[in-house]
Amino acid sequence: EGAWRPATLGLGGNIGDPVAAMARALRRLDERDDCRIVSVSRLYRTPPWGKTDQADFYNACAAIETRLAPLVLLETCLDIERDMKRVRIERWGPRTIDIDILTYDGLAIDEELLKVPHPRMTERAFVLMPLADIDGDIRVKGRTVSAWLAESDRAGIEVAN
Ligand SMILES: Nc1nc2nc(S)n(CCO)c2c(=O)[nH]1
Repeated sequence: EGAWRPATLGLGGNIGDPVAAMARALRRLDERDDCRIVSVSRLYRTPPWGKTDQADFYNACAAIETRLAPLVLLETCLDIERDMKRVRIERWGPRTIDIDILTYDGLAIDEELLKVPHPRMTERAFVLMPLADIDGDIRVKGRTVSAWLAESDRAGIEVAN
């Protein structure tokens, strides 16, 4: 019966029906008694980052509250990805659903399996745009999400819903 702690998640996918997959993933989290969705960003269509020879992604962010410890939240998200037939073929390759833990209760976590804040979130407009919908004042590495967004490359990112 741990305390409720705030976290933010990044969701994305670019094969199958990523929008339906994201909605199902959020519902799977919300129906648990140890997680609840506080808010969800707008949906964005975003050019692929990293490996660019693949389909555009859909991305969103969610603010949650959870009683799960960070590594347990990670395992829970991975279980949901697996249940949704997330096939992890190649690193940064196409995927039906990706759930990344972006922040967790303002903590800095540097575990083998989990690094929080997400190490690449400050370079990724596909994370910063939806996260700013939720709360642009979240501080990551000493700067607000809004400040990181202002200097990120937002080319090609558009609201999809
Ligand atoms: N636009 C975009 N590019 C991406 N490259 C990778 S890897 N990913 C997966 C992020 O964990 C994405 C993504 O979600 N959106």
